[in-house]
Amino acid sequence: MRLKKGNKKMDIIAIGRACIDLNAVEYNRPMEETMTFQKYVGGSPANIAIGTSNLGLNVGFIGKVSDDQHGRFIATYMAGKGVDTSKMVADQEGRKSGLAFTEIKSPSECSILMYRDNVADLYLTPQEVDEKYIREAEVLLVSGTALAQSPSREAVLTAVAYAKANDVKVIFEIDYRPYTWKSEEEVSTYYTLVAQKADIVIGTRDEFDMLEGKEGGDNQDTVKELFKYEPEIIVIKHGVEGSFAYSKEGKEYKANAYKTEVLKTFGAGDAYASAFLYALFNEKDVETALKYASAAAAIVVSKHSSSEAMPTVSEIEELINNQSQ
Ligand SMILES: Nc1ncnc2c1ncn2[C@@H]1O[C@H](COP(=O)(O)OP(=O)(O)O)[C@@H](O)[C@H]1O
Ligand SMILES: O=C(O)C[C@@H](O)[C@H](O)C(=O)COP(=O)(O)O
Repeated sequence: MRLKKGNKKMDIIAIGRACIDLNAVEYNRPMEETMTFQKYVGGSPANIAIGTSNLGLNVGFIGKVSDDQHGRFIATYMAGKGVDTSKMVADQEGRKSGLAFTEIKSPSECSILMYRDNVADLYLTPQEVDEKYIREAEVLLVSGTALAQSPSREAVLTAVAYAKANDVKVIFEIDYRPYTWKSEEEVSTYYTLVAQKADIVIGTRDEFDMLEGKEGGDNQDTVKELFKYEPEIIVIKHGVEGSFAYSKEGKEYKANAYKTEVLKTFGAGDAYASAFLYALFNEKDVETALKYASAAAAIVVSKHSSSEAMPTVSEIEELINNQSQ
């Protein structure tokens, strides 16, 4: 599937959370002993909006942030990165933006400590989703975490309905985060609902297992089931072991991870999705798009942040050219 850059006023509109990452400045230390954290904009769909904007796509964002210094920092930072924030709303009930503290114990042992009680992003309402805005985009990028609770859940389902009614492609980034979900059955129900309507579904093997409500699932079974519905491309990531893309017409592609000096593991998925979309918008085939995605992910895991580390096209292409897979 090729996406048409410049076909509509916007290439991509992302919907979901825009939050704050506080990344440990002192590496190789448990959180208990970490004294300094650096602030960045975070939240998977915000990272992807920034990542794709960085790569030259025309991107907008729908979401709710706190009406305070953090919310203003997020909106100003994203606008500075070229993201249209005209549909980003500030919560009027005093709810806060989510915080994600990251712990970097070792390059492979990283974790995230989320402060997300009653967060503003999960209070986006269907009334705050504008059909005219979505209609202007080639792609609606949906983050699965935004389905965790009402009214954000209904806001996202409304956005998906607007996209389907207006010939806007839906890309579902499963983005499973256990916090805020009430039960695994709910996860599976809402993930399945959106995945069946999406044109492209991207997730890790574990995330597809959550969608299917089982453990140790098999890629062939996953794609056989989802291709009965709307999806045309399904991307399944297997961490450092690489990733696979499957097309509805029966093609299968694999990309290996690129070698890099890993600082931390988070941010990989958001860089991956950004570069995958960039490539599809720039007339690359799926196999090449997987390479762009994997190279972008390798660049971000070697750097300190997710949003601020999003690579340029030339950085991605240099890595691809230097390490033929
Ligand atoms: N240690 C690593 N070194 C290089 N690339 C990596 C590493 N870990 C992940 N990647 C790349 O990032 C992609 C996404 O990583 P993965 O961990 O599967 O997703 P997520 O970050 O969404 O959990 C992988 O398919 C791979 O290309
Ligand atoms: O998504 C979040 O709320 C936290 C992110 O901002 C953080 O940078 C991160 O964990 C990204 O990781 P990824 O989803 O594995 O790319």
